[in-house]
Amino acid sequence: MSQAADAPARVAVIDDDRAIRFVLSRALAQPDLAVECFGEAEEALEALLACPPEVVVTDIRMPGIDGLALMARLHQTHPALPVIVMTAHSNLDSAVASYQGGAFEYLPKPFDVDDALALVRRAVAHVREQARPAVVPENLNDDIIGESPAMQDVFRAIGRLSQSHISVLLRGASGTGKERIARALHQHSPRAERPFIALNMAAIPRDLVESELFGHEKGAFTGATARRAGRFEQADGGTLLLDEIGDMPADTQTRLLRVLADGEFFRVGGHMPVKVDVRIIAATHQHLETLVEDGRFREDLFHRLNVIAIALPSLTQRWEDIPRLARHFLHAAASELETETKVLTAEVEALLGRLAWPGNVRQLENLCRWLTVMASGREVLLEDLPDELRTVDADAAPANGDWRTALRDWAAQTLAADDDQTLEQALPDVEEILMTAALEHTGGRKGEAAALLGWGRNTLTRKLKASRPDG
Ligand SMILES: Nc1ncnc2c1ncn2[C@@H]1O[C@H](COP(=O)(O)OP(=O)(O)OP(=O)(O)O)[C@@H](O)[C@H]1O
Repeated sequence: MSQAADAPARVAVIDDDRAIRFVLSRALAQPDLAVECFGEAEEALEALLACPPEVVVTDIRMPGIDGLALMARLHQTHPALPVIVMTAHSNLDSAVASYQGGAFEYLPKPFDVDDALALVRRAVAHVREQARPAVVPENLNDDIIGESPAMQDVFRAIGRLSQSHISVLLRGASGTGKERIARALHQHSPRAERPFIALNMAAIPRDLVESELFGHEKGAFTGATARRAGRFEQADGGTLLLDEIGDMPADTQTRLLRVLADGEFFRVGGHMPVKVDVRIIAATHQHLETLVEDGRFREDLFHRLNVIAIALPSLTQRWEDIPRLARHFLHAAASELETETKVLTAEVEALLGRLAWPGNVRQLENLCRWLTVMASGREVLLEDLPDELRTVDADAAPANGDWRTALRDWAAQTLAADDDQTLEQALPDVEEILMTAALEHTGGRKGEAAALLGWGRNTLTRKLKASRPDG
């Protein structure tokens, strides 16, 4: 299955419907793909087991062996083979059954041929990335804190991508460390010796975005008194982080798409193309799919950037890391302010683990700076915390709705009843509820559901399997 990164990827299509085979074989007739079609699963199995493709696209309901059984049989010997499951009977059950069977993605019929093509390419990129050794780069844990399972997933993704030049989309709420992770991706890439340039789309006035990105020639506009290199040129050979990509103006999106396709652009007011070799990392806290639906973000650009997406967990999803992060930030703040390092009492640490943290890691960092200045003694006590944090705990007012209080009461009652078995089942139950809601919301699209939950898709697949073992 592992093939040279530039060889066309073999894609097998299995469907008893001749029309679908025809449409897909046309759509997938691309220079980077080699398509083979089969009208029934038996025949396909024999051929594919003898010579496995890189991606399989299969219908579910077919005479003889059905698509899910075909997938199971292929996965026995080729567990990493991505299988895209198509079905006209699109409902949550078939989506869930496909994912539980280990499908890469689920494609409800009728589908848009461009979507099908994008999905196949995503599966190819995925399988080729998976073929790389999944090591967590050395030193990564030294400068980015993350022992929680959620952050370990992120580190593994950085490891897998460490030999790659592929575009990456970082998704995550504000303050979750997207810029930090973008730097780590750069530092652990073959481009580490070349520049890392970050540009925040939300922070530049709209009419300056193009000249900021692509530079300008002398006299291109009033005030352009000299030629100026843009960020693309500055990042040549290295990495360009386009932060808050969802705020990029429409015209610039079109230009960016062209640069990504051609590797060259014109400075504002220029007539000579400038050639660059830049790896793009895009970051967003917005749900880009919604921006696409609303016509505010180009769908083709979205697919181009979204080949590899890494979802950064919110701070509450990695509460295990809070004490270490706090110690790290207290230490950093003390060196910065040339004062002694404060220490949290166990009570304060426990409280920090229970807060909602809407501002994520950055909010914790700011709190640590504040405490370094404001706390009176070396030990930080509950009363040293800013009022708004203490009140949150004092009346247990849930930041995001009433369910936290309900859960807290339920846990207290369960423990009082000596029923510790029930407590153990609570987390999987909560996850199951959230997974079902997310899958329902996305019409069964696992990648998007995983993003909504702040997980990688592998995490969602694993948890789905664990929560519904006989599915
Ligand atoms: N895992 C981590 N370990 C140590 N420091 C971290 C970690 N994650 C984030 N930080 C620190 O938290 C702060 C916020 O991170 P960063 O600026 O990367 O977030 P962001 O997601 O890009 O935020 P925004 O979307 O608001 O721009 C930074 O000072 C960063 O160094």
